[in-house]
Amino acid sequence: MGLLVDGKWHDHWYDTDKTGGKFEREAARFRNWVTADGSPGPAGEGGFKAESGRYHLYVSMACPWAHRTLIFRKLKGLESRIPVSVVHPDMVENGWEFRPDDGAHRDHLHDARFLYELYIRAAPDYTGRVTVPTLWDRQRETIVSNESADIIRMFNSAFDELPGVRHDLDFYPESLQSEIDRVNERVYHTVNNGVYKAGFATAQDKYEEAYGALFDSLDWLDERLAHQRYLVGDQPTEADWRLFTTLIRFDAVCFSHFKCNRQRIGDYPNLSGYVKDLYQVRGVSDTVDIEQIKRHYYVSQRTINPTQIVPVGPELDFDGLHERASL
Ligand SMILES: N[C@@H](CCC(=O)N[C@@H](CS)C(=O)NCC(=O)O)C(=O)O
Repeated sequence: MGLLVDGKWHDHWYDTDKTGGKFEREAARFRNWVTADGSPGPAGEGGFKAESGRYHLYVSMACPWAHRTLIFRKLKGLESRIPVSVVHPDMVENGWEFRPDDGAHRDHLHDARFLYELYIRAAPDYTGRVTVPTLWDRQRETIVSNESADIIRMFNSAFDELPGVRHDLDFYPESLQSEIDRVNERVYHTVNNGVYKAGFATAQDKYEEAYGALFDSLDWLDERLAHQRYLVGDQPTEADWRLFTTLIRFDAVCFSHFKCNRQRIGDYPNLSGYVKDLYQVRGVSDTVDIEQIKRHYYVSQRTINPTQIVPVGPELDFDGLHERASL
């Protein structure tokens, strides 16, 4: 894995020396917004109008941030409007890559070999990480956004006027926004990014700090979910989908690979059923690929798992009974 510096690829693992062994995630660089009429969104420039077939989404099935965008694309009925290309799960010397002779992992738009080629095409002197998800604009030949938190907000409402799009589904309803933001804030720092802070730490104290904050938050979430089916309100919202993509990876990856092993999600009285409940929402299981998830983390992150052996277990059953409908 690596990054671009002035448009040139360099093969480097994350640098934690400057931060005393702490993993710090770099902010995304492309922050424009697709909007219904092309007016500017909360950041970046305008000119990205919601149009069918204009945007192309690049994802990894392994990545929890990309997974959010796949779930929103699915649930909002955007699949025929926003085509997708899926990178190969192995992210090694050249970062995310495509396999042109493998239909499941081809770049259907540019036939690129490496994702970084698109970043250079969008910004020839780009410096920064090359990440999924990436939302590409075919018309302006550039990257609209590589920030999943923004992309799911665009998917939630910008395309609502196109026929067949589920404008009746709103995962960020106005009346719940401040509570959703509050939950997201804690979940982002301590759970979504928290598992990476534990897994990528290179100092014992930084790992333990992240581990403590992670399980404090999981305990808090489990308690909250004892009395309510979803995190905020009585329908799934953005807050649930943002948490879900970490929970679904937890027992297979975070528990062992990232050393988040106080307990599994399957051991929590409420989170265990909650993750199944969300998994069983129609269409969601199509966005979950546990084999690619395991392969990506255990093969690509060689500083953590130098043998690149992919564990066989654990046995997971997200289709089982969850008994949450009565809440
Ligand atoms: N803030 C970004 C983070 C995305 C991200 O870090 N994706 C990971 C995959 S899980 C990635 O592409 N990493 C490549 C790298 O850091 O070089 C988002 O939420 O969209």
